[in-house]
Amino acid sequence: MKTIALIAHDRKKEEMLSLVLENRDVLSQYDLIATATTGKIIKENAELVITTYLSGPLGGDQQIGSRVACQKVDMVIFLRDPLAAQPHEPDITALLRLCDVHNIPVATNASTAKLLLQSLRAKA
Ligand SMILES: O=C(CO)COP(=O)(O)O
Repeated sequence: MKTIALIAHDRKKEEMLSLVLENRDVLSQYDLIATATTGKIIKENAELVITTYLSGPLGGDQQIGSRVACQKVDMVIFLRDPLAAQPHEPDITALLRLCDVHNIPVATNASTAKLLLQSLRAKA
């Protein structure tokens, strides 16, 4: 089963939840992984099975990055907050860099995420 990583900064969590609810049917066909808080919100509100890692600021982005480096992640949806400084910015940059190194589709905003999810729907 292919794996999709879901990550959202605090001011993007509502947007992530809407995206997940709108695409619940597609997402339920994948192994889902997430950083801690994003995953908790999705589990509680969308009732999807999701493996959670540490919270982003505590190393969760790096944990997911290591999964990307091991070719264990097939898509990353990372709704970043471009208007707020993050204490763990280097970890965020590293995760996105690894997606590029390994040519993994990565969406950093909801519009791109919708296009990627549409492409999965078309394949199914
Ligand atoms: O900070 C994050 C990504 O950089 C997300 O972490 P949480 O899902 O735990 O809020």
